[in-house]
Amino acid sequence: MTSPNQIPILEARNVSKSFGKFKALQNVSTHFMPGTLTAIIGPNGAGKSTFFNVLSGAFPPTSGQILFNGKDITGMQQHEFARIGISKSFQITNVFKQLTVHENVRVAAQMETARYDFLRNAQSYSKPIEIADQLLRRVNLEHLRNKITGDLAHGQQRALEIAMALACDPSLLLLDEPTAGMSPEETLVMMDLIRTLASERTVILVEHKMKLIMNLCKRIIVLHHGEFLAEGSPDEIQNNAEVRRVYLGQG
Ligand SMILES: Nc1ncnc2c1ncn2[C@@H]1O[C@H](COP(=O)(O)OP(=O)(O)OP(=O)(O)O)[C@@H](O)[C@H]1O
Repeated sequence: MTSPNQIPILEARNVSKSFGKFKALQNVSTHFMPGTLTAIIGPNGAGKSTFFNVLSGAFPPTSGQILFNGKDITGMQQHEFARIGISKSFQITNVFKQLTVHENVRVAAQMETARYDFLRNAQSYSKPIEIADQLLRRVNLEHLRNKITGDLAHGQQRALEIAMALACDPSLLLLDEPTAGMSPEETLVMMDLIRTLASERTVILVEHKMKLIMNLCKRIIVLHHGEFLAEGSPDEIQNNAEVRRVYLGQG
């Protein structure tokens, strides 16, 4: 629940991003309140991934600002995003397919604990193991702990990536198409996981699957041609004539 004097956990102010002469994002302003689950949608080429990358620190905007808990973080390095509490599903791009599931999460946890444990004692070595166990429980993969990562089903690999993104215990988690390429069964499992994660932290996701978004999120932001088009509840978005025209091809 948000209170009137709460500040947004994340805010985009007049964010633009150009690739050469092409403007992929133009003056997008929006904000995300703590503890909310928001989806960013839009037709192909709307600028969703670009916006996601700017919000998650993969690259800076060409102009405009990103504020985290009211602090300007525009241009901050990607690794600093994890340190301040922003993580995305592909934070660690290399899932080591030949390692076990537990080893992969342990590597992610080790990178986090190494950030803080300057004195290498016995505890600093056992900590990542415990954290990895907790994270695997979190994403319901503990039964696959010793399995080789490359042998996991697609949905399980995506859950593993999320476990790795959680290693820094982020207050803001960004997920880029978390159910891409998943079977309907895997999608349901992932939806449950996202719901659980969203009850503990702020989650922003980019998704193509409308039905999933309508069932999962209370707030939706629509981009079109790199511009902010609309925001609202699933009902408001479904009934927004402009959104129906550009996105759903109706109205
Ligand atoms: N690195 C880049 N260099 C040049 N153009 C780019 C680059 N990245 C994205 N674009 C262009 O910016 C526009 C927005 O792309 P973006 O991937 O953000 O859209 P999207 O809404 O995520 O699309 P999709 O739903 O198809 O994934 C597209 O026209 C794309 O071709």
